[in-house]
Amino acid sequence: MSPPVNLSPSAYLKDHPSAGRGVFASGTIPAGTEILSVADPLICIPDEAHLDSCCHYCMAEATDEAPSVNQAYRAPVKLSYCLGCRVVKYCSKACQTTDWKQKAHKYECVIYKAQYPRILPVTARAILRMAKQFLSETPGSNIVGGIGALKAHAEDFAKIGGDIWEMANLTAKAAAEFSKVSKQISFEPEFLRDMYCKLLINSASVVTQTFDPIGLCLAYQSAMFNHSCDPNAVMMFDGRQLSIRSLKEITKDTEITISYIDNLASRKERKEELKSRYFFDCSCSLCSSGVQPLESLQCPKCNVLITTNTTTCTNCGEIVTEDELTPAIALSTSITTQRNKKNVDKSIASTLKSLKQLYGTRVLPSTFPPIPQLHRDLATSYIDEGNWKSAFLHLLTLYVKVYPNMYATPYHPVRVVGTFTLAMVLIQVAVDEPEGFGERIDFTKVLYGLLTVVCGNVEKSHGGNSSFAEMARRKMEEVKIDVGIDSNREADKWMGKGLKAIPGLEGEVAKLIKIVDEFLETLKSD
Ligand SMILES: C[S@@+](CC[C@H](N)C(=O)[O-])C[C@H]1O[C@@H](n2cnc3c(N)ncnc32)[C@H](O)[C@@H]1O
Repeated sequence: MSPPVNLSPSAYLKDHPSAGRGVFASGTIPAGTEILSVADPLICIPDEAHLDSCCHYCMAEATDEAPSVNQAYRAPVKLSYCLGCRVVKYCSKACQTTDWKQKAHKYECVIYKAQYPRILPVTARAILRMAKQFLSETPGSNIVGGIGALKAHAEDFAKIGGDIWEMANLTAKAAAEFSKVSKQISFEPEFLRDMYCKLLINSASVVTQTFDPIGLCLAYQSAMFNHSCDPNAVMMFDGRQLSIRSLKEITKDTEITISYIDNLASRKERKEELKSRYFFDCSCSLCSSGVQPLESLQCPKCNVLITTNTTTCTNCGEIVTEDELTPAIALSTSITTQRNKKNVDKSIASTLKSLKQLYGTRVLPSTFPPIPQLHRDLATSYIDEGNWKSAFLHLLTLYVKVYPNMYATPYHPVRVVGTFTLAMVLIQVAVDEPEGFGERIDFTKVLYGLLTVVCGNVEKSHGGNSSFAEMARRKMEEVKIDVGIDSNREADKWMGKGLKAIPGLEGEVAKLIKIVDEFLETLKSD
């Protein structure tokens, strides 16, 4: 048994009874606080799709490339190519110099140049970086110790074989070949394959503050956190700055967990993914519980949710029969399996068709997997198309029906970002095509209410100094002027209290719920 090691003032690392090592709370950690902050992760680089639009060191997005809805109000960012390879870009001389000297760009530049116009996949670029840093450091340094101690599960990958193992071998072999171009150091494929396995087990997607994936990160400090499907903490990024934040109060000596996977999936899917990607059988509190909030049914008569361990509605006594249930569950499984396949049709038309089929069963509510994912995918596609009304309806459904059941705390970062996106899309609806909703809701009041919810929760969700908090506060200031509220005290009184608590908004809330109910009825009956 190795002795506990301090990871941050709030957390320590020690051997876990069934999961290697784990991270535990040093004292009581209040909800919504930063547990760990890593300013300079070992690897933090843009993926192929974002090499052109993100700084290769600080991950700042070029202003004109930023997605339209969430990224307003950022200081302008202009990127320039590295003149050596013309593959990576930087927002400043300082970022370029740091990446060149402290990270491995000095080494990889010539490799990227030799491959140009072919761009190496992010995993190949990452393992070359890891390997270079591992071998350049003196034995006993934090980097060598940190990378050396990462779990690789190499034998497990070899045992399951298949596509992943083939890709590990191919990527390692190709990267070893590419590394020969460098006069500094070249690597053996087996060594790089081990780095590849460590990367698969321990890396995370770098996401923007609004959870758009832009790259790949590996920090040996955050790689120590084990998984739970009902985590008490979450990993966040602000540029290349990684943090782990608490989602609830965590008492002293309790394990701190994050989720490795998409929590909108069913228990079966979650378990399968964790087993095949991370080689463990999840026995977290949610997987061990008979009740799965996301797999509740819906009473076909009165629409009330029926929890997983019963098929009788507690509200009206209606019984969901096997004849209704079995085909509905089979449909949800088949749509999920279909959508997880490579190169599948994820167009708006096919996603909408799946959604209507699922709602058409009349026993599956908005929370039942994969319905939340379908709403999310449709909202994203409609935003990309500038179809604001449709995007608004799908985001509103998530806001009203899914988030409160999924994320118990109002300051869960996904819920706060979802609320902000809803507010931003509402602005577009009001500007572009107000007829339709315009007769039904007071845009400014609802917008003000949504932003009050965001600003009141952002301190806990993202941290008061985060770029997301700054963006939300600026938008709030604008809207306060539009609504005619110039006293900070008046606005601040309602911060974080929820729409219903704000006088004059109860009526608007009822209208929003009605809009969602009517929208779902149209999806069910189509
Ligand atoms: C990113 S590492 C986490 C740190 C790891 N426990 C260690 O000792 O380095 C991921 C690996 O930890 C283990 N692990 C993570 N969460 C687990 C859990 N809930 N139950 C069992 N093993 C888990 C699995 O072996 C998984 O592949």
